[in-house]
Amino acid sequence: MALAALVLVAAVLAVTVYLLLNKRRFQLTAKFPQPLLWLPGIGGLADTIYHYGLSGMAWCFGYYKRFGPVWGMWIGPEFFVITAVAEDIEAIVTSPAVIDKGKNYALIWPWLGDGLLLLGAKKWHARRKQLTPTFHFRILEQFMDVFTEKGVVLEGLVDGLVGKGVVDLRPYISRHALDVICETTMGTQLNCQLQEDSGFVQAVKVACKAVDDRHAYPWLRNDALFRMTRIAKEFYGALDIIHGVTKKVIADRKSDLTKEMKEGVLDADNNDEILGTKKRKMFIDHLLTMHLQGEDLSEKDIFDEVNTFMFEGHDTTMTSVCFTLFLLATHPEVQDRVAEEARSVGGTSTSAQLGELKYLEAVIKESLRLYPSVPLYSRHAHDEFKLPSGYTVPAGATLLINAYLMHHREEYFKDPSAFKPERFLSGSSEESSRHHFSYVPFSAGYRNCIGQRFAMLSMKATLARLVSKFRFLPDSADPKLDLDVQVVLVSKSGLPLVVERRD
Ligand code: HEM
Repeated sequence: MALAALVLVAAVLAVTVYLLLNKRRFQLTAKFPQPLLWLPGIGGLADTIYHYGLSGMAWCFGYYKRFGPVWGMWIGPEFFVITAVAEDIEAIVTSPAVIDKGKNYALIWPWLGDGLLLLGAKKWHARRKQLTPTFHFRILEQFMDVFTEKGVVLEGLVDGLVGKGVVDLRPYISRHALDVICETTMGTQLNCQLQEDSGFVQAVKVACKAVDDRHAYPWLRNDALFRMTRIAKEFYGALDIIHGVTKKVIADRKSDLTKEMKEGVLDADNNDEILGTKKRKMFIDHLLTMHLQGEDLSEKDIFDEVNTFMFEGHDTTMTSVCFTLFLLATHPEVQDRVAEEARSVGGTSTSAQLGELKYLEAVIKESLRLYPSVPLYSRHAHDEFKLPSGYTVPAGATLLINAYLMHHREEYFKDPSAFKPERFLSGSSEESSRHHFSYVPFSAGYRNCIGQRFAMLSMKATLARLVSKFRFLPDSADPKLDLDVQVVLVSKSGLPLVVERRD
């Protein structure tokens, strides 16, 4: 009895000290509209459980209706501030004080390590400066042949689907995206499109699914609990395969480049070319050249960057191409205009031709507005942070940028649920009057997407090729998308479409 009383007193004391030490934090969190106000852990959890019942991004609109465009939420011991206000987003992404990513990104650390996406502020600035030139237009130009080669394979596979009725095109688009990113990042032909059951394709699928599961089920976020599950076993097994490929490619390319350097074939002063050999230089070659020339970029850094490019550059483009095809299938007049424009530029094999596809670019941008591949992304607030919307974010909170909700707000986009590519044509009144930070599918400011130009080129090449050769039709008279976040935004039912040949 006495022991129980002692434990009780100790517990009350501990809670009191905790509350006193965190008084300011709790006062600030309480000011946010939020589910079940100020019950750390419990408030958010109860609501999260309720909202798991709401499919896709519907929960966003549910909260928006209740709280407006900014709200708070406890998930376990972590306080999240979620905002869909352009001024807030501008303040966050342009602030040197909130460069670090939210703690939730740790779930992908075993896969990506200290690559650019996850790198903390201390190292990020220097690494970003180092990597930016590898996305220079002149370098991307060299990838055009890869886009063409992989596009030809995809075209052949899609041609085989003509006359087959409703087919799910997503696996084809996904393996194509994987082929493109493997070759442009590692210079390796894994031929995922032709070998759909390859160990690598399966490993990427398993690893992505495990990351999704950890996001979806909060108890799996705990490392100790996760490691006890079957999912963890499969996840680490899949990582062994993916990392094994990366390691081998790095070792092979390093040995080739070292030889070329010794033989004087690799020109150290002009490292955009491998002289004499006319070899295409992929991302990995640029990174290894920096390494071999003594820059501060270790083999482990290259390993992490290659894994990061592969991860960031695959599902993001895949899902965006899928949503765009869905929108084109459901808007045949837009699809015909895209086909006409693609035919009028005479091909898709040069970046100059792709540059002329202004309407297609507007279509992709509008598709990324309605269905941003990365609908939410986060930052860690080490210190208190004042938002222009009037709230003060407490130190230690996670800031969630809600690009999806912002892109659907009437305040920024007239008739927001309508698919209107004209919004993004230069000179349109909406384009010129919109708040600069109200459209952020690639994020903005410091940690914006380093691969956005690459992504745009690659998506344009794929879509222009497909739409100029085929006509895509919806699977029913009233096609619907059932959205889900599986690391990236996806449609749960894939991309069921009917394919016809265009004459
Ligand atoms: C439609 C395609 C894509 C979309 C919508 C997209 C979107 C984004 C977004 C929203 C971020 C910021 C994430 C955050 O703050 O946590 C980001 C970062 C990043 N993206 Fe992309 N991305 C795409 C394609 C690519 C491609 C093709 C690559 C590489 C080849 C790539 C590489 C990266 C990297 C390395 C970062 C981290 C940048 C940094 O922190 O400095 N992305 N991307």
